[in-house]
Amino acid sequence: MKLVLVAACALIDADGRILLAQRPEGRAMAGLWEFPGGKVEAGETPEASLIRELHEELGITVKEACLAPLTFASHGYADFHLLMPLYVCRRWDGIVTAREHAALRWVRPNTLRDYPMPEADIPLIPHLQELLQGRP
Ligand SMILES: Nc1nc2c([nH]c(=O)n2[C@H]2C[C@H](O)[C@@H](COP(=O)(O)OP(=O)(O)OP(=O)(O)O)O2)c(=O)[nH]1
Repeated sequence: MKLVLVAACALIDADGRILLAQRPEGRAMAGLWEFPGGKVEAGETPEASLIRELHEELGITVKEACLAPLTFASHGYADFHLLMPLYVCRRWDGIVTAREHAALRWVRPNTLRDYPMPEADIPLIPHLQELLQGRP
């Protein structure tokens, strides 16, 4: 089984809402709501990968010191096993813009379950709710 390393980030705004991004048509898992991020390339650290992806996908600049690890997903899909560290980030420069996603949405932690997500992401939800609301 191929192991795929993906770094992902929950951006948190001043109101404690989380940024979800909708995967575009024509890609695997199209239409599902994900955390911005992507595959870690050879020779790249997860943090450098995330900083690159957040710039490419959202047009924002993030400092490594502003990326805090929260938890990770480890999930077996049919054709690969995903290992995905999830970082949180509350500070960035620039305006969040959908450069590669179909849509972006700032979502309250208690409504995260209303957005269809990749299977691997479901166990991450209570960690974000606990972080932001003090309960899962
Ligand atoms: N960015 C991100 N990817 C996720 C999440 N949950 C989840 O299962 N994934 C999966 C979807 C993809 O298989 C992989 C991320 O790959 P990617 O977005 O860089 O690349 P992709 O599959 O669209 O495109 P490709 O490079 O395979 O052509 O991780 C998530 O919350 N965020």
